[in-house]
Amino acid sequence: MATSDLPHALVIMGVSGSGKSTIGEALGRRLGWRFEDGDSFHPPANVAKMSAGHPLTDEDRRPWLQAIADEIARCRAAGEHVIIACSALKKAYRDILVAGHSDVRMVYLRGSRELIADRMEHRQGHFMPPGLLASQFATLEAPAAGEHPIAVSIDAPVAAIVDDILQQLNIGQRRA
Ligand SMILES: Nc1ncnc2c1ncn2[C@@H]1O[C@H](COP(=O)(O)OP(=O)(O)OP(=O)(O)O)[C@@H](O)[C@H]1O
Ligand SMILES: O=C(O)[C@H](O)[C@@H](O)[C@H](O)[C@H](O)CO
Repeated sequence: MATSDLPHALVIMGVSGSGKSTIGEALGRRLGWRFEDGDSFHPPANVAKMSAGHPLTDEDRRPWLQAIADEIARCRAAGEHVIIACSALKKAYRDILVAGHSDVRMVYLRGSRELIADRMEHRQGHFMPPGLLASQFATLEAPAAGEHPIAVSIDAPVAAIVDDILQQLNIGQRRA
């Protein structure tokens, strides 16, 4: 696949604790693409709400999703590739990010509630309480085939998950 055929943006999506930051950073290193954590686009009030153990509403998420969509549009205009971690739990949220462009692909990190809960319990220094995982799964609408997601199992070492994503993108060989 020629570089020009590659998506401008890969959105690493999935519930809290599914590994978006970990996989996004590793994928960025392998592709030589910039990685951005969607959490840094949250208004402070959203982070405060989640830290206090309350799930966000659609209304809370709208400005955050729009800020990430704006960043994707900025990268497109600049001709840059970008990888962005964003839970993007609902189809309507992903529609905001994709904004009708076929050069934005979802990478869906799929895993069991038990595995993700265990990883969240052992994670240090993150604002997201493990108690919000149930609401994340309740909100999750897994991407349908029509969204052409790259779906990967997270029950594997990080390097193997990155290999799986690269294979599905038709970038078979390892890059530095
Ligand atoms: N493939 C993996 N194998 C083992 N541990 C992993 C793997 N992927 C991620 N982890 C660990 O699981 C925890 C959650 O990962 P991470 O913080 O990347 O998730 P996230 O989806 O970005 O979370 P959030 O949305 O809450 O920011 C971290 O402690 C991370 O080190
Ligand atoms: O839509 C949401 O509920 C939020 O985006 C969460 O998913 C958090 O941002 C993230 O998971 C915690 O880091």
